[in-house]
Amino acid sequence: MAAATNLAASKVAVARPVTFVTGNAKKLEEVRAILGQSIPFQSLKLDLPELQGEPEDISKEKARLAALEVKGPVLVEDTCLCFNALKGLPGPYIKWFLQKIGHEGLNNMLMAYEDKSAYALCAFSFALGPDVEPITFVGKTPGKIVPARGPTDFGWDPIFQPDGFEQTYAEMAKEEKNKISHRYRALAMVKDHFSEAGYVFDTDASTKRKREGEDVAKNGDENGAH
Ligand SMILES: O=c1[nH]cnc2c1ncn2[C@@H]1O[C@H](COP(=O)(O)OP(=O)(O)O)[C@@H](O)[C@H]1O
Ligand SMILES: [Mg+2]
Repeated sequence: MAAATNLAASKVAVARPVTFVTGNAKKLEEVRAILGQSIPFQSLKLDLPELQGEPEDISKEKARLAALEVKGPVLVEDTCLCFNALKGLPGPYIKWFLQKIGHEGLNNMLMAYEDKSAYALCAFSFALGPDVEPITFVGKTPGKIVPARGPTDFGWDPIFQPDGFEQTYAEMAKEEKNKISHRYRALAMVKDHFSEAGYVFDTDASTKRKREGEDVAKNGDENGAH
């Protein structure tokens, strides 16, 4: 199925709004805040299986699976927390490390090393449809691993202190985090790509919503992601 047709040199008509596929409500909240109305998207709550390997490849493969599922344009992301002393690990496996050993265990892993530096990495992949090769955008924010400080409602936020700040991600105001985060940096590239490609979301649904003065992105959780 062709999800897009070339209209003119720099215009690509996209048959439906982009579906952001994630099983993580906190990610969705940030993506929504960062994208605002720049890219019309809806969300779909689906936990996609993950390949093992490099972050870009994991993210690309997630996009392929998502596009097959959605049969249309999809956006997915995969997040890594990488310790420099451990040559980038836990990296894409941070979810399982966090689940099993928690904030304290992650700090303990670095006890053997003086170097507590780390970076947060977000790899977004966008695919126009199931037959189109996904494109990947990687954003990174450098920082260091510290004993947990701040609210514990989102992953490893309490133990990551970005460079140039005295606060952990968890202690920062959401708007502050969203100005410097790995996710923000990757999404800035996604936005650039969308404006350069000149995608035109030429759908009945989006036209109808625009007419009604609604925000497609804001109303994107009708597929069950909260
Ligand atoms: O910006 C963030 N701050 C803190 N924790 C995050 C952030 N983004 C993702 N995480 C956490 O890091 C891990 C990343 O794993 P992955 O990207 O596969 O998440 P998902 O499967 O929940 O979508 C998860 O435990 C997630 O909750
Ligand atoms: Mg992952």
